[in-house]
Amino acid sequence: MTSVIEVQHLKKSFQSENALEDVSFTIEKGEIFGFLGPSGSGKTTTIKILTAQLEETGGSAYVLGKPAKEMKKSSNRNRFGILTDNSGLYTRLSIEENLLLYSKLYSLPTSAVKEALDFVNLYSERKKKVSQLSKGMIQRVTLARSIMHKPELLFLDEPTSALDPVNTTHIYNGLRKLNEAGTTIFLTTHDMSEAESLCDRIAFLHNGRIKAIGTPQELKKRFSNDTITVELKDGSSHYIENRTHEANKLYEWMKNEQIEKIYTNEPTLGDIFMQLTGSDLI
Ligand SMILES: Nc1ncnc2c1ncn2[C@@H]1O[C@H](COP(=O)(O)OP(=O)(O)OP(=O)(O)O)[C@@H](O)[C@H]1O
Repeated sequence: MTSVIEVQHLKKSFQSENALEDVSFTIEKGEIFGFLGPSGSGKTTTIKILTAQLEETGGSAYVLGKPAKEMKKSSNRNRFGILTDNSGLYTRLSIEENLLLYSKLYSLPTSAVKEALDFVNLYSERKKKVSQLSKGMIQRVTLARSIMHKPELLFLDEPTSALDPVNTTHIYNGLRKLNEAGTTIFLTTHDMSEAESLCDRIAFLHNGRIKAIGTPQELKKRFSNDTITVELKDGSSHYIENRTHEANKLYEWMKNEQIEKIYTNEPTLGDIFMQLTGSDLI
């Protein structure tokens, strides 16, 4: 596999505040990698360093095989896409006019505008002026712009934070297709269901440090307490630990056909974050 992002002992301080204390991770080509952490944990700061909007105070960050600060160069700019809070859209122009301007900047065919509008479910509203759009619509226009040139690497900072469930699902499907076509995706979120439904691997970020990295399944297994819940036909529910006398109890219930349902007590990503940090994700 080829690393698309390599971050080693990254640090970033703002005056007296350390936004990133010590962050290391690697993202391979073709992955959807999620940075999951509460507000203020350092997610946006990491994206800003990786896209050359900020410079690190210590450690190193490589993107597409080059030091992250080189992502400023125009030769690298068209290799990645970025969605952040700061839309940078022309508010007096329509959605379509904004995207057309962008397509010219990147020498893309006009068909790319239609494709991008479909991606974010905004084709029928393309004539609306940006000044008249809701927060969620602006987020979708910015997303359309970030994927228009089919970048090798896509940075998404809280991509669905302002979206309703229908558009969220639409965008998830689009992102999966884009990823299948080869785009590596780095996304930040504090939404654990988003991380679980989209990401191949997740890093938990807390106070500028990575607390754990793995696939959602690996993390759940690593932090599982190996217990199961058994629901019996009489309506009672039993929490069973991995011990011999508990196994005997289970055997008896099975023999007497008393069992309605058995399931493992898997922790949610939120439970794991709580175990690791003592605090909630939000
Ligand atoms: N330009 C800046 N000047 C001073 N402090 C900053 C600056 N940018 C970020 N910080 C601080 O760095 C820390 C991390 O901020 P960051 O925006 O990276 O967090 P985040 O995880 O993206 O949060 P959110 O989910 O709220 O966007 C915060 O304590 C924030 O106040």
